[in-house]
Amino acid sequence: MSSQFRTRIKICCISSSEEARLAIRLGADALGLVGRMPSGPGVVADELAAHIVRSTPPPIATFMLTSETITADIIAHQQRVGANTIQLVDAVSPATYVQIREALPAVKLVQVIHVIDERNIAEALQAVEEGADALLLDSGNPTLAVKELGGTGRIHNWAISRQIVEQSAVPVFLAGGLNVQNAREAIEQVQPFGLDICSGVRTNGQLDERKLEAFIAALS
Ligand SMILES: O=C(O)c1ccccc1NCC(=O)[C@H](O)[C@H](O)COP(=O)(O)O
Repeated sequence: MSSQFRTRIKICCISSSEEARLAIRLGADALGLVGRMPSGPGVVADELAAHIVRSTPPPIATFMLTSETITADIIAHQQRVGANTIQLVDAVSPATYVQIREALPAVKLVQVIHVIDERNIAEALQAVEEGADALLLDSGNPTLAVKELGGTGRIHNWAISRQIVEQSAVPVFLAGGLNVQNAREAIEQVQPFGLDICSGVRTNGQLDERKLEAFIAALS
């Protein structure tokens, strides 16, 4: 699904209410709250994520990133955090989409696809068939002994991502190694519905107002 609209902005790895307020003030459409992960720098405790969700005003979306793959564990995670969107950073079975949908009908499901090669195009389209409300194309590697499921700071093959955007019936977010220098090129090459950024707007792990401002200005 190619977008003819303003590119949406998801600021991920939000680690405090102050960061959430800053991201919203500067124009974020969505906040990402990273749950327990096998690796990566952006994890926050569920209690803190729940606190940030409660203090986030509409229409800002709250994405809860989960590495859980068992339906009951994903649902329990959502119930602890209360986010309106679940971002599945690892692959789940087709039945899982149906079961989450039944248990949490108002919650949106975003499937992450870690783009490594052309095989990920079929994987992405299958996730849409199975019920994903949106896709997020990232640069992790779930085949490693210690899985990498995001927050890598690396870009991937955008030509593959462009093909996924062209063939997807649902909105597609692009993630992985984005920053102020490559944001415009990413939009031109991939034409995503939205961009997702974590490390590119941080300094020493903290959300950096100047970097975020520059990144958002580069999109307009
Ligand atoms: O940041 C993490 O620690 C992390 C670990 C595992 C899954 C996701 C994680 N971060 C959240 C994201 O989805 C990032 O925004 C996305 O991977 C892009 O990160 P970056 O390349 O640093 O912009």
